[in-house]
Amino acid sequence: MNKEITRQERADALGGMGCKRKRVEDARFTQGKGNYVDDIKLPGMLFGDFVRSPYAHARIKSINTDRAMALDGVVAVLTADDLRPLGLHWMPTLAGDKQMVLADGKVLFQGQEVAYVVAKDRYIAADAVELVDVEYEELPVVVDPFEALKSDTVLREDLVAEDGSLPDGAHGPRKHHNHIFTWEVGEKDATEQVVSDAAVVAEETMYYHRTHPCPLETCGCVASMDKVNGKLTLYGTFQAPHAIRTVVSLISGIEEHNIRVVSPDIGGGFGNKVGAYPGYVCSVVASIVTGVPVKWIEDRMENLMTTAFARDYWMKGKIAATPEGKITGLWCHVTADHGGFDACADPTKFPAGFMNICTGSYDIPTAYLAVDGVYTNKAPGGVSYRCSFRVTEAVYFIERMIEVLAIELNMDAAELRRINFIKKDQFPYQSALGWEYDSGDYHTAWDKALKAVDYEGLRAEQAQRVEDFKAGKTRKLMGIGLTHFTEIVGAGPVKNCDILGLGMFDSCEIRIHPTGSAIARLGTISQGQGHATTFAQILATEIGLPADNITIEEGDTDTAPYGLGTYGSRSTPVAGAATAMAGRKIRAKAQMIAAYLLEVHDDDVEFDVDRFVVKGAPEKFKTMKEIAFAAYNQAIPGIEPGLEAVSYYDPPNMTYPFGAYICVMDIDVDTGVTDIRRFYALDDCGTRINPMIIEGQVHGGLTEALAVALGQEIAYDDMGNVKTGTLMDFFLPTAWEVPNYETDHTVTPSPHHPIGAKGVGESPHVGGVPCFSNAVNDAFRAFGLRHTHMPHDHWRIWKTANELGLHG
Ligand code: PCD
Ligand SMILES: [Cu+]
Repeated sequence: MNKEITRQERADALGGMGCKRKRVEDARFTQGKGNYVDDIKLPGMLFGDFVRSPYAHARIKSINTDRAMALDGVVAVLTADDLRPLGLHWMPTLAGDKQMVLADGKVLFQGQEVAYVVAKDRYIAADAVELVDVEYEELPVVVDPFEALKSDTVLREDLVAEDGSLPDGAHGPRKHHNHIFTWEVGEKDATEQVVSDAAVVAEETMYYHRTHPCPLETCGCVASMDKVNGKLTLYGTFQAPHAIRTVVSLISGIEEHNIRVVSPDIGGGFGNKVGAYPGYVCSVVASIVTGVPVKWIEDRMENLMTTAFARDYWMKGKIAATPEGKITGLWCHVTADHGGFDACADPTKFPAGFMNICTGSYDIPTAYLAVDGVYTNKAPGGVSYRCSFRVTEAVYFIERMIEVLAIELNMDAAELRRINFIKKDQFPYQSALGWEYDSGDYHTAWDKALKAVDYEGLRAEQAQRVEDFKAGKTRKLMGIGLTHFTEIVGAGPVKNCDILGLGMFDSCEIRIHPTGSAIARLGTISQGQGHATTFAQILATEIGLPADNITIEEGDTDTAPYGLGTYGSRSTPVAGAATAMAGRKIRAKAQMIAAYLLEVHDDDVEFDVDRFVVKGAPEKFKTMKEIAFAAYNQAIPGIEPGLEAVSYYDPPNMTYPFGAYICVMDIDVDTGVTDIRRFYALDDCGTRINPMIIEGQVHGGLTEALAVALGQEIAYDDMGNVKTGTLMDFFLPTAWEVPNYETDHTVTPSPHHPIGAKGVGESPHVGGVPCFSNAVNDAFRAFGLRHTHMPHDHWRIWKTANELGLHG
């Protein structure tokens, strides 16, 4: 008996969009067969290691490499003096600043690269590092950005002219020798007027502390210069391999076609691996000098102390409203601590990233934002941690401001949000700070979330708890954390987003093989997100071949089409769109071939899951598999054989994912210990490609949010020493601290994205941090607390309780 295969069964067989396809990359990861940069071993390979500054600010009096060079197995020791003739002692940063590759006369942060030792193995290299004699003269250290703007101490002597004047920086005039830029958006006068006329104004200053994504795998590379062919191959932990190739070409003078950059498997990136580090440049130089491959791999302390940090934003806000709670204006000033060099990776026109999304999910008619970037004696970076573009800071800011306003108005914070949300029919919505939100349905998501947790019931329980506490019946308080976030991802339209002049489009190239399988290559690079799984799903649906028969390849610049890489949750919005578009080009040609084979007009066939059928005659069809074979044989006369397509996609707009999060937390007033009883997360990322991967992304992002909100921090002492440079001091949550997350969703497709998908990887972090923080602050609202700074570790919570007089 021949049971007829239904349309649904044919669709299921493809494993296309919307199905919980198991991650294809996990077969190798779970068997220890991943290929990470440290797994790359080339014949004759040498190892590099850095001499790093113990001081945060010091003049270099001298460097003596004699003892190190005398050690058996040491091949070379590079200093700035060796790089100077090549013009490589400084390198450009992605933010338009420049950064020392090796200390040139002085050091600006603890752990800064001073000399690069090359040896036969990494142990000899490490021993030799100890034998390099550096004479330092300590200079006054500036770790506070507000102090920096007043201090006589000049951090960046290279940015002060001979006559003492201050040349403009990459983003305009500078006010002080330690000032980097001022960035202003919105209407200053109008906003200040609204604030001064308002019936109610809430004001708060909040510090979003410095933190670090601390990926499992640290940064590293292997540089291999083939002198005979003049070809440089650079393997490394790069989130943007093509951009790295272009930057290496521009600074080294090696022709771009002679450089091959390869990102192998990456053990987590989280923005930490977007920028260019001195280790890359030194390894390339060392390979050119020695003629053999050179490997450099950071250790954990180097990674935590010197590579791209996140946040370090002081945000001062004023929010104005009517007595009924309708928000009329938002004012924000940020003092942004960038460390010794401005090494952010924001699009050129956005020196503070997309901080101007800080009006959040709310219809705020008037707003103004100003950001001052400042140099201090801390490590450079500022690009990373589940939002390379400062959206996390923006959302934290507005979601805390809303809570503070709710206190000022003596109003319920959920209700305050509801009456200010942008309404469904207002999309596309033009925000006061310049963005066009593509789509959203905030009320639906919010109501669903409140209902799911029985919000009213929780508030009643909380009120009872306060009573009980006051009556001495309990020592535990209960906090309800609320957040409704709007993300902005998918940088981005080339018209307003570029990095170093490279437009932020992305790409996909597809080749269909004769037997109906395929390879697709993209300009992005997975660091654990599962692109090999999800991009094949997009294609399965678009071209009607099984996802299992489609290989996804990323990260090799010799084969992948040019793209700007993976960060800022841009892969789905940009490369995902390119993938769908390239798929549609394949389908268009397949349609012609099908019509030719079926001897009908092109318009008389239509696509049906995995085949083209003759309209009105479903028994007459050609499957995509058949068409693929025909493309290499009986292709239409006069038309090229083969079935390939490429798409370079320049998105018309960003995508605006959003979500509603609720956290229920119990806090022990006497110990400051937090216990997360419930965490509900509703995410709307438009069309969902792989619900299982989305859920994994949400779990990971929330856990990283928990870390940051409740303890994780890169802290400095007054001398500029990093106090949290090891995992003994740097909080990484374990299964012990992590609650059982409840995930949920609504689907509001992006109207301009070919498949309606928005990014999701960053969202849980962006929305999670304020949600945890709001829960802590909310627990003490009944006792008069307005705001406390993160991270809310047990000690700080205990202190808050103590200051509020709750310890009797
Ligand atoms: N609708 C939708 C969306 C999405 N998806 C999925 O999900 C994922 C993600 O996505 P997205 O959102 O687009 O993103 P991407 O671009 O891919 O990625 C990026 C992100 O991602 C995240 N996640 C993750 N995971 C892992 N595992 N690892 C890692 O490293 C990481 N990182 C992080 C970060 S931080 Mo930055 O860089 O800071 O900016 S940004 C970021 C992928 O797979 C995709 O496909 C789906 O499915 N659907
Ligand atoms: Cu972002």
